[in-house]
Amino acid sequence: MSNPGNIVLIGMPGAGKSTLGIVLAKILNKSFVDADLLIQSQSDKTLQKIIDAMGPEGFIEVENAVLSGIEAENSVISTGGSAVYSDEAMRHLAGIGTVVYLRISYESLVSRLGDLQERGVVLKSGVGMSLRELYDERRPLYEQYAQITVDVDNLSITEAARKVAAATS
Ligand SMILES: Nc1ncnc2c1ncn2[C@@H]1O[C@H](COP(=O)(O)OP(=O)(O)OP(=O)(O)O)[C@@H](O)[C@H]1O
Ligand SMILES: O=C(O)C1=C[C@@H](O)[C@@H](O)[C@H](O)C1
Ligand SMILES: [Mg+2]
Repeated sequence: MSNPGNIVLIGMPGAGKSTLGIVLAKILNKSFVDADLLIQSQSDKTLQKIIDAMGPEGFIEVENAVLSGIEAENSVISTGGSAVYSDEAMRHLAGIGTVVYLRISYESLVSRLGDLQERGVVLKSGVGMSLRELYDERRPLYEQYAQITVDVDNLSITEAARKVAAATS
């Protein structure tokens, strides 16, 4: 496949990858793939059940395997916030599409995310990890893998989707 025409969304949990992704797919006439739903269907378990059963490192292994196996074309692919812990998966996704980092501020992360424990976020340093530590640990990883960064702070979902569409067209 020379140019599969995919757009791969990465960013913090709550950045809007899933909600914005489907709007973006409509704007750009692409299909939509939510990697979290692929993980669930291929494991036949909810994300939270996988994290509870296998721990953060086990979940990352499952996520790596599922993301590394994605074969999509002309699609918007919304990843989970933890995708950037898997270098193999990110290199695969960069090979089949343009990786776009949806950047939100720490303040937006706090207001979007609510309860860390309830949302099933992968806390590599343990359940005592603070949101600030999570933000600081992940930000350099999103920056490392991003081909395009779009600041979506203080934008509605539709405004943010239009901004991503403009940045990738
Ligand atoms: N631009 C926005 N403005 C206001 N609320 C938003 C915006 N984008 C997303 N949200 C809200 O934030 C919450 C999380 O959004 P969403 O599930 O799309 O995040 P995500 O990036 O897919 O996170 P995850 O990494 O956990 O999959 C949802 O309740 C959604 O409605
Ligand atoms: O940011 C995270 O750690 C996660 C985000 C979700 O999308 C899921 O991929 C999973 O619950 C982990
Ligand atoms: Mg999502």
